[in-house]
Amino acid sequence: MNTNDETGVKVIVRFRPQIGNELSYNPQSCIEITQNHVTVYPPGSISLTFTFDYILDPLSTQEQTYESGPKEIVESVMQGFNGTIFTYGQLDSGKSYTMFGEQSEPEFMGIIPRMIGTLFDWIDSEDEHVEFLIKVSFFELYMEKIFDLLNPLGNDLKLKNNKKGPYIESLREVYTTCDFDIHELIKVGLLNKSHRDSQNSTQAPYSHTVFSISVQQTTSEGACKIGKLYLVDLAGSEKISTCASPTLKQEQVSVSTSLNTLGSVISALTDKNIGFIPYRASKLTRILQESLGGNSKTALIINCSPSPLNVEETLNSLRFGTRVRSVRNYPVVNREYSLFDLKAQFVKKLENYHKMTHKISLLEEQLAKVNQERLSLRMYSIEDDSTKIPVDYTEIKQEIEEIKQRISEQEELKNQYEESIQASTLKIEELKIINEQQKIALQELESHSNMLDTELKEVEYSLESVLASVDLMNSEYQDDLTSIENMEKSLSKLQGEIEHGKCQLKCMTDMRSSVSKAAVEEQLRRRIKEEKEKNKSLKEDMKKIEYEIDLLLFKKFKDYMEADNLQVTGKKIFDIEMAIDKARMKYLEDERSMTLLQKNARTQMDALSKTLDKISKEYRNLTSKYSEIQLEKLIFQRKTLRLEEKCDKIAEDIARVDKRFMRIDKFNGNASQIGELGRLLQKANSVHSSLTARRLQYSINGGFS
Ligand SMILES: Nc1ncnc2c1ncn2[C@@H]1O[C@H](COP(=O)(O)OP(=O)(O)OP(=O)(O)O)[C@@H](O)[C@H]1O
Repeated sequence: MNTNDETGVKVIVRFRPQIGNELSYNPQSCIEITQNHVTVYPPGSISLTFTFDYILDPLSTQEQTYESGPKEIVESVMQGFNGTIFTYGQLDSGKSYTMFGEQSEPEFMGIIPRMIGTLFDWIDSEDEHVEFLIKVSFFELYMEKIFDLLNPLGNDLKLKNNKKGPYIESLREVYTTCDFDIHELIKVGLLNKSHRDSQNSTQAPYSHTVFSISVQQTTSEGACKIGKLYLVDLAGSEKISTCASPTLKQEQVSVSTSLNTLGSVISALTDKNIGFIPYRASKLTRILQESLGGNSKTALIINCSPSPLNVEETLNSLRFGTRVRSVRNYPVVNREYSLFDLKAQFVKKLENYHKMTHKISLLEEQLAKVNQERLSLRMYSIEDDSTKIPVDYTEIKQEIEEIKQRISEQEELKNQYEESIQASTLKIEELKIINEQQKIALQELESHSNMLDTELKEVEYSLESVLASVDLMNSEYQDDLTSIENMEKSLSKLQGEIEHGKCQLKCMTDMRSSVSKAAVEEQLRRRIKEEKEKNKSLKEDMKKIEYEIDLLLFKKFKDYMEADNLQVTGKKIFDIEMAIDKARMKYLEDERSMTLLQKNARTQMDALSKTLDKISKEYRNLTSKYSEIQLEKLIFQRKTLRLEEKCDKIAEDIARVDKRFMRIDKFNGNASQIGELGRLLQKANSVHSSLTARRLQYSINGGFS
């Protein structure tokens, strides 16, 4: 990590021109600016002078404002530092104008649109091998609730903590690659804000707006630095008005509480006697914890009115700015070392270690020499004693002292080297461990990458299978359509057959008197049976299709689940799903009409079987009548036979009488006998003629009269 010196929060004061009722109240300004000092002249009171890093007069341009400090912060972010730019001030003091300005007018663009320009200029000037990853988020803090301005559904988001610090759960972070996208995101965010404000009838000035952009740069060697910039348009600092509506009062209280917490955090940061910083007292200070007293380069822009009408609020804002100026921050470059960097460091340390080892061995050699000299000197002094040669001891003593001195110096040096060797060895060990850890991490990354490769292949494979199954589903769908069409055809055929059956039945009913009833009944029964069988097979077909459709739906669902992340197939699957739904609807419709047809067919069948029953009943009646008639006919035939026998007998009698008449005629019989016989003949003739007439009548009627 790159450690930089501590740095103060840069405070810039910007006075806007007088507007609205300020001009009608008193167009005179109550401030005087000389370089970085501003003197405020409250009406009827003593003047007060404040000093800031930069003071912008009412005629200052948007560009001057940006150049006065914000640009430097943006550039620091590009170097890997965290950065924060706040705008603070009373209502209508020009905070939003300073932060956003007029996006469509280059001259009037505020800090955020200008920041985008600096960012992309920097990216363009960088080495083409450096990879940039830009993330944008935009949210609003209203009454201690967080609303995502890039996601209209992101309401009341939770603020949580992880190892890196506080973060907003489910906040939409949009990855962007060009300046146009960021401009569009700002427009969308501001539109969502005004829409939300109008929907909830909330007051925009009583919310804090936070735009955040994070820039990650990765070199081709894998070294990475991340800079995060917060651009905060704070809610208007204003006293709670006593005559405000309850909602307005609530909003004012909420803003005032969070701004007071901001003030308390600043006071705690600047007062050495206070150890505890109340960051957690509000969501605003929790989110911006690093921006005040932490790892961030921060600039605060105090927006003020120069009008005597707002002098009190102006003084409050300037006092706040003065306090913030003494807050110290400790920014560092957020760097992550690459394996390449770590290896270079290790090699350097190893070289130092080798140099030191060499030096130590040299020193050890020197020490050995000195020891040798000391030994020889001792020997010399002993020999000296034995031969009793007068020696100048003072010189020798001095030499010995010098040698002793050199020895102790060398030993001290040796100890020092040993200590530094030990420290280096420890460092080397540490580096070795780090290296090992990096190696493991690299291996993990490699295995992870392999896993990802396999997963990718699997995904590709499943994509292919999804596509294949999509084709299959298409063809199956076509098959289904064909079978539904076939079903429709067979249904219409069935209908035709039913119609035909009806006609036949009618004909049969008409012909019932001339055609055999048993044959008709048999034919009808056969027809009904056939129709029932057809109906049964149709039902089975329908069940099969229903099962197949369920199977397809299940398959489709499964495929859909598999292809969930495959956005490419998503649409295709959606289309297929729609087609299947359509087919299902059609099938349901067909099923409905089939059911209707079945119902009709059943009704007709019922009617037919009723008619059949009626016909059968009639037939049975007729058959019994027929047998009765047959019996009658038999009786009548017998009677006729008997009568014929009688007739024959009478005819014989007549013939006999005729013969007697002839004999009488022949023998001139008496007249009375002749008269009686004549009467008998007349009677027999009349009986004979009536019998003949009845016989004739009977044969005409065929025995069915
Ligand atoms: N430096 C300036 N030059 C010209 N006009 C300005 C300047 N600053 C602010 N204004 C104008 O003053 C008015 C109030 O400004 P702005 O809305 O930015 O204030 P604010 O502090 O954001 O208000 P609020 O607290 O209500 O959000 C706007 O009409 C704006 O155009």
